[in-house]
Amino acid sequence: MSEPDAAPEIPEGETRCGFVALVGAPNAGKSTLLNALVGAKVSIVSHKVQTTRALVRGLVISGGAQIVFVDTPGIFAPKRRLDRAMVTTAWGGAGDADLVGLLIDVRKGLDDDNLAILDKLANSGRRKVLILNKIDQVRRDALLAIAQEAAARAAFERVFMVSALTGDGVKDLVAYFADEMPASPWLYPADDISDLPLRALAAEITREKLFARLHDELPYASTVETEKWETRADGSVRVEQTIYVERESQKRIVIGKGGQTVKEISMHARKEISEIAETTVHLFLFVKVRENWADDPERYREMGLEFPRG
Ligand SMILES: Nc1nc2c(ncn2[C@@H]2O[C@H](COP(=O)(O)OP(=O)(O)OP(=O)(O)O)[C@@H](O)[C@H]2O)c(=O)[nH]1
Repeated sequence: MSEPDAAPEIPEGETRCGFVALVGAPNAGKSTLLNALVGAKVSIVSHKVQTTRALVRGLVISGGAQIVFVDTPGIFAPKRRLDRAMVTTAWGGAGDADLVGLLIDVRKGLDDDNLAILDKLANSGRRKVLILNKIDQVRRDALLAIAQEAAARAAFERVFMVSALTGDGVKDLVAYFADEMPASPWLYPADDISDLPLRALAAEITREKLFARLHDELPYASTVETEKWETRADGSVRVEQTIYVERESQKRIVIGKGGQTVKEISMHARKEISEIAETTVHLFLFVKVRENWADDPERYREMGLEFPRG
């Protein structure tokens, strides 16, 4: 994806580039923060937990450095196979990074999930910073108490307080990461904002609209795949996507009365996909039942997840 007016130049002389993994409990606000850092939508946001499945990379250029942010799935105590795959992927993302940013939702504070993540991170030997998020929601003295308790459990290089939603504190975070990146050539073209192909981003957008419209009526196991992306002679694209659900009853919910629900989802998704594709998009959505897909290795590969055996 390119932004023709805003393509930054690769600086002369020494360049810096590195990876920053954002980890945290489900719903801590990792996707919202990634989008705020990048200044564009690269990861889907939802009030429903576990919407980020695989690793999403957002690219930010600041102070001569290219920062590759990795948005990981939320970390929690996994039970099902899909859950285990997501948690393994999240820790895998952290393992490869130059710096790990642990996001904590300050409304939750140091609950059991966050304590478990803190302890695991403390023993990981990775360089890390603490990012207290959603500061628009709590009083300052509560923030300091969380920061102190977290710092007593793990050696953070810095503590940041941000609101991913309002953008408060995000600039300082970018400036810090830019300074900390190691000397390296830039790994991606200067005008890219994500390494996800358009087809995958488009599927994520539709999945976001699906959750936004259906709230808690759908399990998070429903998934969207872009099956076709065809450029027409007039420059517009025809995009065909399939929404996969696990049961016939869920299919009826997604379609809605007279097809009303899927039409609304399609309208909202089409608008955003047109924006990222920078052209007119004709979007066709299909809804299919795919039973037990959560046990099918092929689906994991498509989502960029390892299939956990056993
Ligand atoms: N008030 C407030 N809400 C926020 C902030 N950041 C994120 N949120 C909300 O928190 C919810 C979860 O945000 P996400 O960005 O999807 O969280 P996530 O950590 O990526 O979640 P998973 O995909 O489940 O791992 C959404 O409803 C966001 O709008 C913030 O700074 N302030």
